[in-house]
Amino acid sequence: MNEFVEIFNLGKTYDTTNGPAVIVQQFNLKMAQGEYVCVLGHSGCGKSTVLTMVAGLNSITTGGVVIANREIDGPGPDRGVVFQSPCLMPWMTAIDNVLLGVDQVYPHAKKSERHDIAAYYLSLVGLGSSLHSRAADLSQGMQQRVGIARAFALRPKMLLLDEPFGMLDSLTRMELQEILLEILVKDQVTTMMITHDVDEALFMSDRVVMMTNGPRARVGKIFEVPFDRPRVRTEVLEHPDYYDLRGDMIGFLEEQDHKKLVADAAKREHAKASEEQQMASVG
Ligand SMILES: Nc1ncnc2c1ncn2[C@@H]1O[C@H](COP(=O)(O)OP(=O)(O)OP(=O)(O)O)[C@@H](O)[C@H]1O
Repeated sequence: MNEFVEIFNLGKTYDTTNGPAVIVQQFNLKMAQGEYVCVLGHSGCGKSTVLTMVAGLNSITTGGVVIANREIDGPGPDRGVVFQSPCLMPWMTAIDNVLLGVDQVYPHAKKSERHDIAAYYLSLVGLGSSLHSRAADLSQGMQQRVGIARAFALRPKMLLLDEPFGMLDSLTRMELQEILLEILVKDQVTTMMITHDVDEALFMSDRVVMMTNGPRARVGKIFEVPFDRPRVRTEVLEHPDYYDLRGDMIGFLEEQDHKKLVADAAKREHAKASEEQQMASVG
């Protein structure tokens, strides 16, 4: 594989009131340029922790991330990030929200050129006629479109998406998935997306990275997604491998659930045994 992104031995330990908590440990992943990878795993396993470390928004405890031959050290315009909620400036218009980033990344471009970049990406996400609407007056779906346009307008080398469609109704979600794929294929942007939705992962990505349950979460399994691009939803759903892959992914998640149940039971047994031992020594 022609590696464009290398995440090596990535680890994160948070300081908590109960002492250090190792959330992610030895997370390793390589991505080719233009590849679309989805990260899936149980709630709380550490997906956002990995993504925010790659974004440079969360300090790295161990290991590192190399993008286009440069090890990252904090956030940068080479990475665009979209969260579940777009966090726009509500009193500013759609285009001014996009220009906030564009002005920073292209400070030497003419004002009209910066305007054209912002307007172009807003029109790609279907907001060509709402450039001057205040963010506060836009629906949730429209606000998320602004968030996506804002990330793309910076022309990042890598796009990091943390459940970008999580708060949207299913029709808007499907429409935005298709718009996003169209732009990504055109711009060849390397993308990492977190999702809880197995079907979304299968529709969007080239590979699906399954994380183990935390603590010490890491890459548990990687599924190759064999569907041709450009993707047509009905064709993907009718592909002979679709339901087998889907079943294997759900099987992995169920296996993690089972392991957690066993580990929790062992922990309870251990706590009970030490309590009994203490009682016996007191008695
Ligand atoms: N700043 C922090 N300090 C201490 N613990 C944290 C901090 N941020 C996250 N955690 C813990 O790290 C674990 C992983 O959190 P993270 O948000 O990365 O998981 P996730 O897989 O993205 O979850 P979800 O799918 O629910 O969004 C959780 O147990 C969380 O409580």
